[in-house]
Amino acid sequence: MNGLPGVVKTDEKIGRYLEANRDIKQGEIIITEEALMVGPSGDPHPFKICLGCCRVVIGEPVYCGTCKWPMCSEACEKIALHAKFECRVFKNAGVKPTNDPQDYHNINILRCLMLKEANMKKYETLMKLESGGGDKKKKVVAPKEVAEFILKKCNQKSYDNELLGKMSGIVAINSFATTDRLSLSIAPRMAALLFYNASMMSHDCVPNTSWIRVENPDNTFSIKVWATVPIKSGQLITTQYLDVTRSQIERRAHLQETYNFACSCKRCSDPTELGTFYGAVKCTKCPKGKGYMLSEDPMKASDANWKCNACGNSAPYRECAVPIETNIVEEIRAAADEVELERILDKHADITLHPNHWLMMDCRQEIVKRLFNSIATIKEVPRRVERAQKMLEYCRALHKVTEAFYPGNNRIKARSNLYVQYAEALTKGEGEEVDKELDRIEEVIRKGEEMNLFES
Ligand SMILES: C[S@@+](CC[C@H](N)C(=O)[O-])C[C@H]1O[C@@H](n2cnc3c(N)ncnc32)[C@H](O)[C@@H]1O
Repeated sequence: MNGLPGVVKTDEKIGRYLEANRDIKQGEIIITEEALMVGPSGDPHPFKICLGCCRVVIGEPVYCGTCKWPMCSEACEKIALHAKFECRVFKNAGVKPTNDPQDYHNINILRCLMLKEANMKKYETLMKLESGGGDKKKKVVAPKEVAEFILKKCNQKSYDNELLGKMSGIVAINSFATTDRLSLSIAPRMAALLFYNASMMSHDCVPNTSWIRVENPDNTFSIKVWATVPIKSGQLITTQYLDVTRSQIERRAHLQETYNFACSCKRCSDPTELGTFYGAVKCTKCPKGKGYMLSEDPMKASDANWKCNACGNSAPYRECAVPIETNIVEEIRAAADEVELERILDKHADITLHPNHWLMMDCRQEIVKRLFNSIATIKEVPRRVERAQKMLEYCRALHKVTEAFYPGNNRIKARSNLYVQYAEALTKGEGEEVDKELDRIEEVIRKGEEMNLFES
């Protein structure tokens, strides 16, 4: 990797990975490269997705003059990634538009296959990417829906099943998905991007880099990867393949299912998840009610036995944690408003679950989101200040955990940082200075969302 502070090495377990070949400073850009391919991510959604810019189509769509699929505008219809790829195939085969996310995912795979005609060099690089995940000998079979869409619906019979399988695997394992959270001001972009160098980064549940997608003036996309913490020469350069604020059991199951490996990072190997107690459940047998049940073997996931860190009481995870977690998930789901969510928090934090338990964090996250959207409309100043103080308390609790899992200058932490500032400004009551500060923060949030800075 010319000019980059890393080298690609190979390990029997991980396959290829990126290792720092010199000390890297915090904030230093590690990778900048143009995408090999960009396509709709195919994530579940109830919207129409523009095949030009991959954004959700807001309002009445414009239908492509050639293939009749919905787009945001006539300009999007002309974007090469659509016009020179699926558009002509759809026209020739008469493929009708659908809203099915699976079809959008299929389109992404079709684009990767068609890259061979459009740009042989990029196609050859793309084909060097991993397709089988952890099991290197595994031949990836094309999912039925992919084969049916490409071979039958699109009438592209020249692609054999083995190639379809390999391409499906490449897309599944290497995509950098930018399914933006619904933004304040612009339609979210639901795109999946493929890169070669960036794909060499292995996963860690506490990554040491962050990345951002950059839109170039010619409608192509690049990625910028930077070090969020100092990285020593010889250390792995890592990213996160999923949202690492998910629970340990959920993360490890998803990594196994989608990427075919059992995560054994420092955080996953530690029952306390680096001292955060992110999955800890209060022990019901502990005489003083002080102890927490923790996994005796995180590698066994939901099959493990859990043990109290104070009294030594032990029980299978399925008995000591699953029932209480399932109930709370239901309670959160049924909560009508932020007041009910606060009640759930008061009922469970430090009573049935550790205050840092991921479900308590989910609850706080939801309250903060709702407060952020409504707090400025509270006219009565003392009430607004009281709500802002609460928001600040929740933000700080969230921020502490986000700092543990996304350390340093990670993009994902930018939003939580701004929420803290927003709440802090509101606790100061009213006045011109407060208004100015709020306008400034709202503007930063809006700009950040437009630039995808706050995407998670
Ligand atoms: C995006 S690719 C990374 C590059 C890949 N290792 C290669 O040889 O092309 C993702 C795959 O790398 C491997 N991998 C990444 N992080 C890993 C980790 N922390 N432990 C084990 N395997 C890992 C898994 O096989 C995973 O499916």
